[in-house]
Amino acid sequence: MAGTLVKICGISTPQTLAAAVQAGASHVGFVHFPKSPRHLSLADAAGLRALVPAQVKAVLLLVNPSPDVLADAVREVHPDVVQFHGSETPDALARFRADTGLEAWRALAVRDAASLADAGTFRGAADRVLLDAPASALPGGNGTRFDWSLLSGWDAPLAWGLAGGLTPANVAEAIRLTGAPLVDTSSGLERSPGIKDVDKIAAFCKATRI
Ligand SMILES: O=C(O)c1ccccc1NCC(=O)[C@H](O)[C@H](O)COP(=O)(O)O
Repeated sequence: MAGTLVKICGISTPQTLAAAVQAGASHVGFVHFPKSPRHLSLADAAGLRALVPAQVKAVLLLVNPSPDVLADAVREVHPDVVQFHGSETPDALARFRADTGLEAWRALAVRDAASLADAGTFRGAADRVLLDAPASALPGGNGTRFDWSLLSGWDAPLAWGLAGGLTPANVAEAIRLTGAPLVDTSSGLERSPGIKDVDKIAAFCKATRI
């Protein structure tokens, strides 16, 4: 669909960041979660963030951060968006937005139709919900997809994005089937754990332009 926003998550090098920008990504994501193969220290995330041009939004991904980690992360990295990928509450997100003026996104694991009802609890608290496959080895970035047909007829209560197992080969179908206004991908564009492939980044962004 024309104008689909594209987030490339788990960027870890200047080269892959440049590839995402060149390919037209609207958002690039940096993961600060030590158990992830895509983990960046705050200093490394800040270094990459400094290379993000103004037309692209920098998303910092955190999982149930303590107040200290959250404050340090915002101060050091200066993200445009913080993506909360744990069990953070609507109240916590609303407080974060009020305190920082930054966008707050919340990942939601979609298991069944009932999972989608949770999205409504973030209306007015989050700027966007990211519908993702349920956690397995990691809270996200597992390369697995959920049943997209669950979104058929779904009346989204706030801005949203589709994540989980998206690749250059399936993203066009995903957009057609779900009408997602934003697609987010990570492991499907890697050539080895934690390292993205510049050709796959380009192919993914191209495939979203349907
Ligand atoms: O990517 C990670 O390593 C990660 C670790 C902990 C929490 C979330 C994580 N990623 C979240 C993302 O935004 C991913 O892009 C999203 O889950 C989709 O991942 P994938 O299925 O690999 O495309």
